[in-house]
Amino acid sequence: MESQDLAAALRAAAAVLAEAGVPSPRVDAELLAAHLLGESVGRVRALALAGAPAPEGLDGLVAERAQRVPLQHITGRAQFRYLELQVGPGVFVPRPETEIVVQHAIDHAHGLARPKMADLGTGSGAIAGALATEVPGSRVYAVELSELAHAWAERNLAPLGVELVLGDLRTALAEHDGTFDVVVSNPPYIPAEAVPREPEVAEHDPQLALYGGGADGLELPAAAAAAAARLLKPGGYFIMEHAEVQAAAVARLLEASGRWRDVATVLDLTGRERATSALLR
Ligand SMILES: C[S@@+](CC[C@H](N)C(=O)[O-])C[C@H]1O[C@@H](n2cnc3c(N)ncnc32)[C@H](O)[C@@H]1O
Repeated sequence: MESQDLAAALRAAAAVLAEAGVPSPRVDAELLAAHLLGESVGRVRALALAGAPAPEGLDGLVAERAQRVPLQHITGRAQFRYLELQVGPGVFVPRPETEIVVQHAIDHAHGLARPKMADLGTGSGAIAGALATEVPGSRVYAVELSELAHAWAERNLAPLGVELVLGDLRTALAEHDGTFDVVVSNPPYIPAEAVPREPEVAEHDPQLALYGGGADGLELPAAAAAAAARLLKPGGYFIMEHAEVQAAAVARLLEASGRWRDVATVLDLTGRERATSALLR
């Protein structure tokens, strides 16, 4: 592939990736070339039109992606809102739907002076990093149980002034109980029997990040809600991501605890019920 020009190399790469079942083969080929060239995808398209040569090493990265290694593990980078996060084996790759969850937390926090905010199960640090950079004056705490994920979060969050804790969200930050304005969580929530279809998820996202526990996957979400009720001030705001099919169960869980008011299902950009918010009584 190195001897080809970029346009031909991209066509060949897209064909290899399509054959391997990669959902967006052309874009992934362009992103891999962009990674090697240190350019934007827009610039890669312009270079291809101008007859530029293919970058060395593209065929190797395409072969890796054809094995369904996540694109973000190959490039070592994931985009999340305004952040570029370092990611790789051992950490959950942040997803676009979580950006919407974060937007709701940011909207809520903007009316508050120096809001104190927590991210339970921070993974790469995506949510905590976005809160720290987008909410002026915020004081942000992040909790992660996995040592591997914690190491990635440390790299991403250290420059942003986030207080990162290695620990279990069930008990972490106990010395801060009753002091937070906002708690956000994207906990593991996949039911034990529901093995994800995409190899990128099933084989590369850590099990600890995926499976929520129990037949309905709601053990960790319930634990995150209980932790939020412990950490928040009265009137504090909680928002948690979950699967679409879990929306009614999560709302019931919060209502039944008697700790929450204004329980509301939150829609993603395609209208799916992908999060729930509430205020602590
Ligand atoms: C679905 S991932 C979300 C990661 C990140 N917040 C994001 O949105 O990209 C869930 C994260 O929770 C962590 N986790 C699982 N159980 C936990 C627990 N008991 N306490 C703290 N973190 C936990 C996992 O290791 C994983 O990093």
